[in-house]
Amino acid sequence: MYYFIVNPNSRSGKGALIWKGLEGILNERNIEYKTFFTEYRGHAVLLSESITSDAAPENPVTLIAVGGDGTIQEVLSGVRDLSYITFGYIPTGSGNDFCRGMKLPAEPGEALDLILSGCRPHPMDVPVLTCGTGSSHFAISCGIGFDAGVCHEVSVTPMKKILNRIGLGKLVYLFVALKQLLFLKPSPMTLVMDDDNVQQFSKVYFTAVMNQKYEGGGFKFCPNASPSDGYLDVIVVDSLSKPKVLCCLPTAFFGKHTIFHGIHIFRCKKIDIHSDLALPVHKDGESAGILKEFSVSIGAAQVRMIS
Ligand SMILES: Nc1ncnc2c1ncn2[C@@H]1O[C@H](COP(=O)(O)OP(=O)(O)OP(=O)(O)O)[C@@H](O)[C@H]1O
Repeated sequence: MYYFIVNPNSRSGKGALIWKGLEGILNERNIEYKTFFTEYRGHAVLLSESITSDAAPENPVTLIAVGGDGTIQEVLSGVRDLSYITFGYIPTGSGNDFCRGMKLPAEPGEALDLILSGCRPHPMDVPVLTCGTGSSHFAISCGIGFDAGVCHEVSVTPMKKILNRIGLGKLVYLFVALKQLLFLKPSPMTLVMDDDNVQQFSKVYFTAVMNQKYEGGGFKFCPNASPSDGYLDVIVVDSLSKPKVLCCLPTAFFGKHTIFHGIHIFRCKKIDIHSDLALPVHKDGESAGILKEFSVSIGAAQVRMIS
Protein backbone atom coordinates (compact mmCIF):
# COMPACT_ATOMS: atom_id res chain seq x y z
CA MET A 1 0.00 0.00 0.00
CA TYR A 2 1.26 3.47 -0.94
CA TYR A 3 0.25 6.48 1.17
CA PHE A 4 0.38 9.74 -0.80
CA ILE A 5 0.36 13.12 0.97
CA VAL A 6 -0.46 15.67 -1.72
CA ASN A 7 -0.15 19.46 -1.55
CA PRO A 8 -2.72 20.51 -4.19
CA ASN A 9 -1.65 24.13 -3.72
CA SER A 10 1.99 23.52 -4.75
CA ARG A 11 3.32 25.39 -7.78
CA SER A 12 0.54 27.94 -7.22
CA GLY A 13 -2.26 25.36 -7.61
CA LYS A 14 -0.80 23.26 -10.44
CA GLY A 15 -0.15 20.44 -7.93
CA ALA A 16 -3.84 19.46 -7.95
CA LEU A 17 -3.87 19.17 -11.73
CA ILE A 18 -0.65 17.13 -11.85
CA TRP A 19 -2.03 14.79 -9.17
CA LYS A 20 -5.15 14.10 -11.29
CA GLY A 21 -2.89 12.82 -14.08
CA LEU A 22 -0.89 10.66 -11.66
CA GLU A 23 -4.05 9.22 -10.13
CA GLY A 24 -5.09 8.08 -13.62
CA ILE A 25 -1.82 6.12 -13.92
CA LEU A 26 -2.25 4.56 -10.45
CA ASN A 27 -5.81 3.44 -11.24
CA GLU A 28 -4.83 2.15 -14.67
CA ARG A 29 -2.13 -0.01 -13.11
CA ASN A 30 -4.42 -1.20 -10.26
CA ILE A 31 -2.05 0.09 -7.60
CA GLU A 32 -3.28 -0.05 -4.00
CA TYR A 33 -2.99 3.46 -2.54
CA LYS A 34 -4.56 6.08 -0.29
CA THR A 35 -4.43 9.83 -0.84
CA PHE A 36 -4.42 12.58 1.77
CA PHE A 37 -4.64 16.22 0.64
CA THR A 38 -3.08 19.02 2.66
CA GLU A 39 -5.43 21.88 3.40
CA TYR A 40 -3.18 24.37 5.14
CA ARG A 41 0.42 25.05 6.15
CA GLY A 42 1.61 22.40 8.63
CA HIS A 43 -1.19 19.94 7.75
CA ALA A 44 1.26 17.44 6.18
CA VAL A 45 2.97 17.05 9.59
CA LEU A 46 -0.31 15.92 11.18
CA LEU A 47 -1.26 13.67 8.25
CA SER A 48 2.12 11.96 8.22
CA GLU A 49 2.02 11.56 12.02
CA SER A 50 -1.32 9.79 11.87
CA ILE A 51 -0.42 7.60 8.83
CA THR A 52 2.84 6.40 10.40
CA SER A 53 1.75 6.12 14.05
CA ASP A 54 1.46 2.31 13.82
CA ALA A 55 4.62 1.80 11.72
CA ALA A 56 6.71 -1.05 13.08
CA PRO A 57 9.15 -3.68 11.78
CA GLU A 58 6.19 -5.95 10.95
CA ASN A 59 4.17 -3.00 9.60
CA PRO A 60 6.46 -0.82 7.45
CA VAL A 61 4.87 2.17 5.72
CA THR A 62 5.56 3.52 2.22
CA LEU A 63 4.98 7.24 2.40
CA ILE A 64 5.09 9.48 -0.67
CA ALA A 65 5.20 13.28 -0.52
CA VAL A 66 3.68 15.04 -3.54
CA GLY A 67 4.39 18.77 -3.54
CA GLY A 68 7.29 21.20 -3.37
CA ASP A 69 10.38 21.11 -1.17
CA GLY A 70 8.34 22.57 1.71
CA THR A 71 6.03 19.56 1.77
CA ILE A 72 8.95 17.12 2.15
CA GLN A 73 10.13 18.57 5.46
CA GLU A 74 6.55 18.60 6.80
CA VAL A 75 6.00 14.95 5.88
CA LEU A 76 9.34 13.91 7.43
CA SER A 77 8.66 15.99 10.55
CA GLY A 78 5.48 14.02 11.22
CA VAL A 79 7.32 10.68 11.38
CA ARG A 80 8.32 9.66 14.90
CA ASP A 81 10.55 6.71 13.96
CA LEU A 82 12.03 6.90 10.48
CA SER A 83 13.43 3.36 10.53
CA TYR A 84 10.15 1.72 9.48
CA ILE A 85 9.40 4.16 6.67
CA THR A 86 10.15 3.95 2.97
CA PHE A 87 9.96 7.47 1.59
CA GLY A 88 9.29 8.60 -1.96
CA TYR A 89 8.84 12.00 -3.55
CA ILE A 90 6.97 13.37 -6.55
CA PRO A 91 7.90 16.98 -7.36
CA THR A 92 5.03 19.35 -8.09
CA GLY A 93 6.66 22.49 -6.65
CA SER A 94 8.77 25.21 -8.21
CA GLY A 95 12.18 25.15 -6.46
CA ASN A 96 13.06 21.46 -6.98
CA ASP A 97 16.25 21.52 -4.88
CA PHE A 98 15.47 18.10 -3.38
CA CYS A 99 15.23 16.47 -6.83
CA ARG A 100 18.39 18.21 -7.93
CA GLY A 101 20.32 17.07 -4.85
CA MET A 102 19.00 13.50 -4.88
CA LYS A 103 19.19 13.22 -8.70
CA LEU A 104 15.50 12.30 -8.82
CA PRO A 105 13.36 12.75 -11.93
CA ALA A 106 11.94 16.28 -12.09
CA GLU A 107 9.01 15.15 -14.22
CA PRO A 108 6.16 13.89 -11.95
CA GLY A 109 5.22 10.94 -14.20
CA GLU A 110 8.83 9.71 -14.25
CA ALA A 111 9.06 10.13 -10.48
CA LEU A 112 5.94 7.97 -10.07
CA ASP A 113 7.43 5.35 -12.40
CA LEU A 114 10.54 5.22 -10.22
CA ILE A 115 8.43 4.77 -7.08
CA LEU A 116 6.38 1.97 -8.65
CA SER A 117 9.45 0.28 -10.16
CA GLY A 118 10.21 -1.54 -6.90
CA CYS A 119 13.84 -0.36 -6.93
CA ARG A 120 15.87 -0.78 -3.75
CA PRO A 121 15.64 2.31 -1.49
CA HIS A 122 18.84 4.05 -0.32
CA PRO A 123 19.47 5.44 3.18
CA MET A 124 19.16 9.24 3.43
CA ASP A 125 20.20 11.34 6.44
CA VAL A 126 17.42 13.34 8.07
CA PRO A 127 18.79 16.23 10.16
CA VAL A 128 16.98 17.70 13.17
CA LEU A 129 16.43 21.43 13.72
CA THR A 130 15.93 22.46 17.35
CA CYS A 131 14.67 25.92 18.31
CA GLY A 132 13.76 26.40 21.98
CA THR A 133 11.92 23.28 23.08
CA GLY A 134 10.61 22.34 19.62
CA SER A 135 12.36 20.11 17.12
CA SER A 136 11.57 18.97 13.59
CA HIS A 137 13.15 17.28 10.59
CA PHE A 138 14.35 18.67 7.29
CA ALA A 139 15.78 17.16 4.13
CA ILE A 140 17.68 19.86 2.24
CA SER A 141 18.99 22.73 4.37
CA CYS A 142 18.15 25.31 6.93
CA GLY A 143 19.64 28.76 7.09
CA ILE A 144 19.66 32.10 8.85
CA GLY A 145 19.96 35.57 7.32
CA PHE A 146 19.92 36.43 3.62
CA ASP A 147 18.90 32.99 2.26
CA ALA A 148 16.04 32.71 4.75
CA GLY A 149 14.90 36.27 3.98
CA VAL A 150 14.79 35.30 0.29
CA CYS A 151 12.80 32.11 1.01
CA HIS A 152 10.34 34.05 3.13
CA GLU A 153 9.77 36.72 0.50
CA VAL A 154 9.53 34.15 -2.32
CA SER A 155 6.73 32.37 -0.44
CA VAL A 156 4.62 35.54 -0.15
CA THR A 157 5.42 37.45 -3.34
CA PRO A 158 2.68 37.58 -6.02
CA MET A 159 5.56 37.41 -8.56
CA LYS A 160 5.86 33.65 -7.78
CA LYS A 161 2.30 33.00 -9.01
CA ILE A 162 2.88 34.99 -12.20
CA LEU A 163 6.24 33.34 -13.01
CA ASN A 164 4.90 29.86 -12.14
CA ARG A 165 2.04 30.45 -14.58
CA ILE A 166 4.51 31.02 -17.42
CA GLY A 167 6.82 28.19 -16.32
CA LEU A 168 9.61 30.48 -15.03
CA GLY A 169 9.01 29.90 -11.31
CA LYS A 170 12.73 29.41 -10.61
CA LEU A 171 13.54 32.99 -11.66
CA VAL A 172 11.63 34.36 -8.69
CA TYR A 173 14.51 33.37 -6.38
CA LEU A 174 16.95 35.40 -8.45
CA PHE A 175 14.79 38.54 -8.51
CA VAL A 176 14.04 38.39 -4.79
CA ALA A 177 17.70 37.67 -3.92
CA LEU A 178 18.85 40.79 -5.77
CA LYS A 179 16.22 42.93 -4.06
CA GLN A 180 17.00 41.58 -0.56
CA LEU A 181 20.71 42.08 -1.03
CA LEU A 182 20.21 45.81 -1.57
CA PHE A 183 18.65 46.26 1.89
CA LEU A 184 20.54 43.64 3.90
CA LYS A 185 22.67 44.59 6.93
CA PRO A 186 25.28 41.87 7.65
CA SER A 187 25.47 40.98 11.36
CA PRO A 188 27.75 39.18 13.87
CA MET A 189 27.28 35.44 14.38
CA THR A 190 28.93 32.72 16.46
CA LEU A 191 28.91 29.07 15.41
CA VAL A 192 29.76 26.23 17.78
CA MET A 193 30.36 22.99 15.92
CA ASP A 194 30.55 19.58 17.60
CA ASP A 195 30.68 21.37 21.00
CA ASP A 196 34.31 22.53 20.72
CA ASN A 197 34.93 24.23 17.36
CA VAL A 198 33.96 27.88 17.94
CA GLN A 199 33.95 30.22 14.93
CA GLN A 200 33.10 33.92 15.21
CA PHE A 201 32.17 36.17 12.31
CA SER A 202 31.47 39.89 12.32
CA LYS A 203 29.49 40.61 9.13
CA VAL A 204 27.49 37.56 8.13
CA TYR A 205 25.14 37.68 5.14
CA PHE A 206 23.90 34.17 5.86
CA THR A 207 24.78 30.81 7.33
CA ALA A 208 23.23 27.68 5.79
CA VAL A 209 23.41 24.20 7.28
CA MET A 210 23.08 21.76 4.42
CA ASN A 211 22.23 18.08 4.03
CA GLN A 212 22.26 18.47 0.24
CA LYS A 213 24.36 20.44 -2.23
CA TYR A 214 21.62 22.80 -3.51
CA GLU A 215 19.22 25.31 -2.00
CA GLY A 216 17.35 28.43 -3.10
CA GLY A 217 16.33 27.02 -6.48
CA GLY A 218 19.68 25.65 -7.68
CA PHE A 219 22.46 27.44 -5.75
CA LYS A 220 25.15 24.78 -5.18
CA PHE A 221 26.22 26.38 -1.89
CA CYS A 222 27.90 23.27 -0.42
CA PRO A 223 29.32 21.43 -3.44
CA ASN A 224 30.62 18.52 -1.36
CA ALA A 225 27.53 17.92 0.76
CA SER A 226 26.12 14.42 0.61
CA PRO A 227 22.72 13.33 2.01
CA SER A 228 24.10 9.97 3.07
CA ASP A 229 27.50 10.72 4.66
CA GLY A 230 26.20 11.34 8.20
CA TYR A 231 27.56 14.92 8.18
CA LEU A 232 26.18 18.44 7.86
CA ASP A 233 27.96 20.86 5.52
CA VAL A 234 27.88 24.50 6.61
CA ILE A 235 28.45 27.62 4.51
CA VAL A 236 29.05 31.05 6.04
CA VAL A 237 29.17 34.13 3.81
CA ASP A 238 30.96 36.83 5.78
CA SER A 239 32.63 40.22 5.30
CA LEU A 240 32.22 40.49 1.53
CA SER A 241 31.22 43.78 -0.07
CA LYS A 242 27.75 43.77 -1.67
CA PRO A 243 29.19 44.07 -5.21
CA LYS A 244 31.38 41.02 -4.43
CA VAL A 245 28.35 39.08 -3.17
CA LEU A 246 26.65 39.98 -6.46
CA CYS A 247 29.59 38.58 -8.43
CA CYS A 248 29.77 35.53 -6.19
CA LEU A 249 26.07 34.54 -6.35
CA PRO A 250 25.93 33.49 -10.04
CA THR A 251 29.09 31.39 -9.58
CA ALA A 252 27.27 29.53 -6.78
CA PHE A 253 24.97 27.99 -9.41
CA PHE A 254 28.05 25.99 -10.46
CA GLY A 255 29.59 25.59 -6.99
CA LYS A 256 32.51 27.84 -7.94
CA HIS A 257 31.87 30.50 -5.25
CA THR A 258 34.13 28.74 -2.74
CA ILE A 259 37.22 30.48 -4.18
CA PHE A 260 35.99 33.88 -2.91
CA HIS A 261 37.62 35.23 0.24
CA GLY A 262 34.82 35.43 2.84
CA ILE A 263 33.14 32.13 1.91
CA HIS A 264 33.72 29.58 4.67
CA ILE A 265 32.73 25.92 4.47
CA PHE A 266 32.70 23.54 7.47
CA ARG A 267 31.60 19.99 8.13
CA CYS A 268 30.17 18.77 11.45
CA LYS A 269 27.56 16.55 13.10
CA LYS A 270 26.06 19.23 15.33
CA ILE A 271 25.99 23.01 15.18
CA ASP A 272 24.71 25.72 17.54
CA ILE A 273 24.16 29.07 15.85
CA HIS A 274 23.97 32.34 17.81
CA SER A 275 23.21 35.57 15.96
CA ASP A 276 23.52 39.00 17.62
CA LEU A 277 20.38 40.08 15.77
CA ALA A 278 17.11 38.17 15.44
CA LEU A 279 17.05 37.11 11.77
CA PRO A 280 14.78 35.08 9.47
CA VAL A 281 15.38 31.32 9.58
CA HIS A 282 14.22 28.84 6.94
CA LYS A 283 13.85 25.08 6.83
CA ASP A 284 13.83 23.60 3.30
CA GLY A 285 12.69 26.98 2.02
CA GLU A 286 9.82 27.45 4.49
CA SER A 287 9.92 30.10 7.19
CA ALA A 288 10.95 28.75 10.61
CA GLY A 289 10.52 32.16 12.27
CA ILE A 290 12.74 35.07 13.29
CA LEU A 291 15.39 33.72 15.65
CA LYS A 292 18.63 34.56 17.41
CA GLU A 293 19.66 30.97 18.04
CA PHE A 294 18.98 27.40 17.04
CA SER A 295 20.77 24.07 16.72
CA VAL A 296 21.00 21.45 14.02
CA SER A 297 22.19 17.90 14.48
CA ILE A 298 22.54 14.82 12.38
CA GLY A 299 22.42 11.51 14.15
CA ALA A 300 21.70 7.94 13.26
CA ALA A 301 18.26 8.86 11.88
CA GLN A 302 18.00 7.82 8.25
CA VAL A 303 15.03 7.13 6.05
CA ARG A 304 14.87 4.53 3.26
CA MET A 305 14.59 6.82 0.28
CA ILE A 306 13.32 5.60 -3.12
CA SER A 307 16.03 7.04 -5.38
N1 LIG B 1 -3.87 23.41 0.75
C1 LIG B 1 -2.93 24.30 1.03
N2 LIG B 1 -3.17 25.63 0.91
C2 LIG B 1 -2.21 26.54 1.15
N3 LIG B 1 -0.94 26.23 1.55
C3 LIG B 1 -0.64 24.93 1.70
C4 LIG B 1 -1.61 23.90 1.44
N4 LIG B 1 -1.02 22.72 1.64
C5 LIG B 1 0.25 22.98 2.02
N5 LIG B 1 0.48 24.30 2.07
C6 LIG B 1 1.75 25.01 2.39
O1 LIG B 1 2.31 25.55 1.18
C7 LIG B 1 3.70 25.79 1.40
C8 LIG B 1 4.50 25.52 0.13
O2 LIG B 1 4.36 24.20 -0.23
P1 LIG B 1 5.33 23.44 -1.24
O3 LIG B 1 6.75 23.67 -0.89
O4 LIG B 1 4.85 22.04 -1.26
O5 LIG B 1 5.00 24.07 -2.67
P2 LIG B 1 5.75 25.20 -3.52
O6 LIG B 1 6.01 26.37 -2.65
O7 LIG B 1 4.96 25.38 -4.75
O8 LIG B 1 7.10 24.50 -3.92
P3 LIG B 1 8.63 24.93 -3.72
O9 LIG B 1 8.85 24.97 -2.22
O10 LIG B 1 9.41 23.83 -4.37
O11 LIG B 1 8.76 26.25 -4.39
C9 LIG B 1 4.07 24.92 2.59
O12 LIG B 1 4.33 25.77 3.69
C10 LIG B 1 2.83 24.10 2.87
O13 LIG B 1 2.64 23.83 4.24
